Amino acid sequence: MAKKRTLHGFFKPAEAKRPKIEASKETSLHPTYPCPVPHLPLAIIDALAFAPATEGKAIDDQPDLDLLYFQPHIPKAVQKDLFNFLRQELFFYRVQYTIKRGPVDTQVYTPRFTTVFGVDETSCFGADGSLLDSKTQLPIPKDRYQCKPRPVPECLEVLRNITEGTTGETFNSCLVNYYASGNDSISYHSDDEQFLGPNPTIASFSLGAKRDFVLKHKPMPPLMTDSVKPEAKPLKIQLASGDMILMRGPTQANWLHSIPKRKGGESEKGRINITFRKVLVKGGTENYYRYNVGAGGVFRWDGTKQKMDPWTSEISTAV
Ligand SMILES: O=C(O)CCC(=O)C(=O)O
Ligand SMILES: [Fe+2]
Repeated sequence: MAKKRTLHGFFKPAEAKRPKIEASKETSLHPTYPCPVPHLPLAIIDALAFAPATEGKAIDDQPDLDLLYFQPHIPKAVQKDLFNFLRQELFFYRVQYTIKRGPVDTQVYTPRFTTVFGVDETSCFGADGSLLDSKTQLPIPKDRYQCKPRPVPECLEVLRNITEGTTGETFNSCLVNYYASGNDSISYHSDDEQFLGPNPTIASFSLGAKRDFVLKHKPMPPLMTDSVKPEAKPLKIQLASGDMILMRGPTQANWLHSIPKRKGGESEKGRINITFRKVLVKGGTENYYRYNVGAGGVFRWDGTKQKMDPWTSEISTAV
């Protein structure tokens, strides 16, 4: 039934409706993907051309800390659509693994959803998606990797190119975290593995719910006298949708960072974190796939249930 036009209807300013994003018909495909990943809709790509939305501000007023904070980097107009697109279209894992503490095996449940794409500098993907040796451009021996490296899908490749433009750095790996609620977290750690080389630069994007990002200096040598011990205060940065924090220089070698658990509030809307890194050697690729893909099942976003759900590809029963 047609809606009756009221006087109020005439004079009320038209509500600023967000134009519906038209899905792309193209997809990124690879034998290692559990399902195809649609390309980013053109409307999102167009809006991303305005990134970085703000200039980065240096946070380097503490010993050994060198951050560049873009608040935001991703333009406001596209933050929601990009968050919804990535949550809908990427596949995630809830990785479990055991660590040996002396004689006892402890089961670790990663308290967030994760996924990873890319390969270290020693290999690259050929046009047909197969892995080649970076130096010789010849197919790599079948047993070079225990894991199955996955190419970065187009939708994250767009963001990688923008990030390389903003930072003047190059990246070959992309890790994605999804924090479904305030109960999801990452504990204090530093991304200081040798496979990233000394003083690695890591670009870290936030989309969705605001979450606190906390940093503290690693313990100083106990024998350092107070007069030479530099004063380093813990830091709390509330990361909002679209923000990007570039961690560089001596930051990873000297500081720990974490996304602590939070009770209720905004965290329940879910948050995506995307980091771009440069992995130098094969061991880094193995490590990232082991801890961010693992050996368990796939999870995908269920729009009806509004949650991540275990997912299995539909096997055709047609005969
Ligand atoms: O979610 C974040 O902002 C941080 C993630 C992080 O530190 C990591 O994946 O190493
Ligand atoms: Fe980290």
